[in-house]
Amino acid sequence: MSTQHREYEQEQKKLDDTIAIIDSEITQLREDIREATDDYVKQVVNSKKAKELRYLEDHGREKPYFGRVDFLKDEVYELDQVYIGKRGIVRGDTFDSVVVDWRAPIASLYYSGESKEAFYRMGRDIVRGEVTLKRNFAMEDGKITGIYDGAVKETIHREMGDPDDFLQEGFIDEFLAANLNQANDSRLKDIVATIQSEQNDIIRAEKERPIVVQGVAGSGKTTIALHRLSYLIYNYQDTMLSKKFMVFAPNRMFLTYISDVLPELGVDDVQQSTFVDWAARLVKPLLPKGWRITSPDKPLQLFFEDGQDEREQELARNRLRFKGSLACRDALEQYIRFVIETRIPFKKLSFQYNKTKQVFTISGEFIRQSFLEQFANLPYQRRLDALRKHLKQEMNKQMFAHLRELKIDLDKQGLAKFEKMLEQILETYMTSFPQLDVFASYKEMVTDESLLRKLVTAEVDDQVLQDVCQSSRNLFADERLEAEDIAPLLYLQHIVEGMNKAEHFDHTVIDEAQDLSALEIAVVSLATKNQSLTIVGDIAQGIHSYRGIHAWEELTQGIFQKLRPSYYTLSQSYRSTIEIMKCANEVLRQIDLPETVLAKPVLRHGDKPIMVTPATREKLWEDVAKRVAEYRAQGFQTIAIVTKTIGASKKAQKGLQGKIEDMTLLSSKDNQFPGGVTVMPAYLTKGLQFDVVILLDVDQYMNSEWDAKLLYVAMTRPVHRLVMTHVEGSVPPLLCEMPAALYDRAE
Ligand SMILES: Nc1ncnc2c1ncn2[C@@H]1O[C@H](COP(=O)(O)OP(=O)(O)OP(=O)(O)O)[C@@H](O)[C@H]1O
Repeated sequence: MSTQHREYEQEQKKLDDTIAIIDSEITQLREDIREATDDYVKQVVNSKKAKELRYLEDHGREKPYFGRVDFLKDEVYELDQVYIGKRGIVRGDTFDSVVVDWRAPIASLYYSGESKEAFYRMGRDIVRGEVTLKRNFAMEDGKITGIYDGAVKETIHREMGDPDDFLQEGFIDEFLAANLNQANDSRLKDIVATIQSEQNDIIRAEKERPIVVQGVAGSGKTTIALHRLSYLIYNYQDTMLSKKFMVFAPNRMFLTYISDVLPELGVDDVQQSTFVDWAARLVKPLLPKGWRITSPDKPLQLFFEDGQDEREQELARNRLRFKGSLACRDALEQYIRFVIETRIPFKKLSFQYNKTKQVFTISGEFIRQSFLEQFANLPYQRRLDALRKHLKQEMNKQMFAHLRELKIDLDKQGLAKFEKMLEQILETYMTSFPQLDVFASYKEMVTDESLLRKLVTAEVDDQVLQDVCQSSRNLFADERLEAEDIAPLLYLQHIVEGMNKAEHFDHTVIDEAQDLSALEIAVVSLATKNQSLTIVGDIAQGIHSYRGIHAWEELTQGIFQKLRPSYYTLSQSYRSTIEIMKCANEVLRQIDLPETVLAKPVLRHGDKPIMVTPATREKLWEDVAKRVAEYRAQGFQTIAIVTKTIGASKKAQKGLQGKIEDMTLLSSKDNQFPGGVTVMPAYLTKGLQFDVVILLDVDQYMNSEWDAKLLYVAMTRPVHRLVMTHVEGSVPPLLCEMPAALYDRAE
């Protein structure tokens, strides 16, 4: 690395030349867009040019590219020297490509890291060859400040043991290490210069297949899902619209946190929502007047706050789990079958042609078969329409055969009369088919125990179904629904009426997918064209015992049976230091989870986490305030004080009042992440990251799977420093087996 690099002179010259080209492009673009015009086409072209100009002025000139890859093509032995940047730069006069966009097909060579047998796809073709050089640049004000020739491939892909061996063996990607060490604010940002090979596979995965990513805390799941959107829109702008992309995330605060990075990636107009906000909008037209949906936070209070009634918890757990399960989805399908079998008489259809007294009949069996087999794939209501059309055709067929036989020609008036008669007969006949109201049907299913028992497979306990019906009846008596009712209602709408295709997404990202129920994910998949979904999450961070995915097979086998999803795992963690991740992993070791979910920290060392155990609560507040002041003085910008519950957060805010200035208490109602010093419950820290995390009362996390996961989430949020605290006297159940060497005890 460094400016002493043997090719420093050539590379600096290349950079000077590139900047000169950019300067002349900037002059040209400014001239082009100076003149106002009424012509619509010119306006469109100008707005494109204005965007280009803005990029060149704001970023392109300062850092036109970050990498170079040399590719020796097989057979022709031509050497392509490709410079890669955040955006492509093309000379306006010759249309020569000066810098290649990171999303372009050839740029994949830079990321894939293969050296001898490299290739990239150009449409349907594959271009093969050898990557002879992968080079990264650090730049400042038009000067190269560092050149790093990459350890192609070995960087992260290699099976590795202790990160320190890795560092010593010299297999590190120096450029990545330098980038991670520089990270001095914890905003989410683009990582186009340092995307790793296994992340690149996900970003560039096939577009019309669901992908499921199990990635450890800090492995870049959120980041790469957003980069994938940017990649898709760049490569498929003819068939996909970024306005029709959707990102689902766990809370509104998280959404504002990710929206920072969207403009950098050129996808600022994607839709973003929590599942509940989006789905509630769709479900509202199905509800009777006056019915309300209770706050999605209610279960959070019931399960996370102290002093809750245990029977209430059990009832809610059984009910909510069931309503999010694939067993519930199957019961909804079964419900329609049940209605068809028990509530439709499939009577024969007879009518008489008065002129000839001929009686025509369509048998009940014919009607049953058409309904059950021919139109089986249609939603119930559309089946009714299709059946009606079909019966009319059949009646016409019989009638006209009869008229032909008797050589009777109907005149215009006769035809109209006949048509009217058919319509009347059909109108009456179709009344024997029940009209299904989605809401009434759902209500019937989840409140009538004996019906529900018939619809649900034997694996689900009677007790669970009893709890579902009893507690649903109580809830519905107040004309209330809960957030977990929405997915089954939308699913039922899909099988009764069909979903509105205009609402469908071109691509959907589900972040923190382990916290959605399987049925919620099934509903999202129904609303996404061609099952083009990126589903990312971490089983180790599934903190909701009453819902959520417990194993990815629930999706891969339970929802996407026809088109198997591609499944990826990411085990390298980039956010926190090696010291912090070692501690966090110890918490996970307490519970039985698959090997894939243990994180391997990457490359960056820092201070050991600190355990603070003051003698009294007052001393604890003083200690925390002192540390916050010190961290602020050291330049750390985001400091989170994290408690187990919202109740504890409120107490902490009181205790720290007057001791820490500009501190914000956050609850799930907050839409914005204010930065600075914040106090919040652990479940709200999901997906976020902070420079420093101070955990209050780590002795409150009990030895259970859910508490361990919650503590793990909180411990994996800091980029730089982790402090664990509790008042002296008790032993934190989840930390008592942690080797003392992994953390420092404060005086
Ligand atoms: N290839 C990379 N190069 C540089 N930084 C990276 C890379 N991959 C991830 N990061 C950084 O790691 C941090 C964590 O990323 P991100 O929040 O996307 O991870 P996550 O898997 O969604 O985490 P979690 O599940 O813990 O919320 C971010 O600061 C991100 O910029």
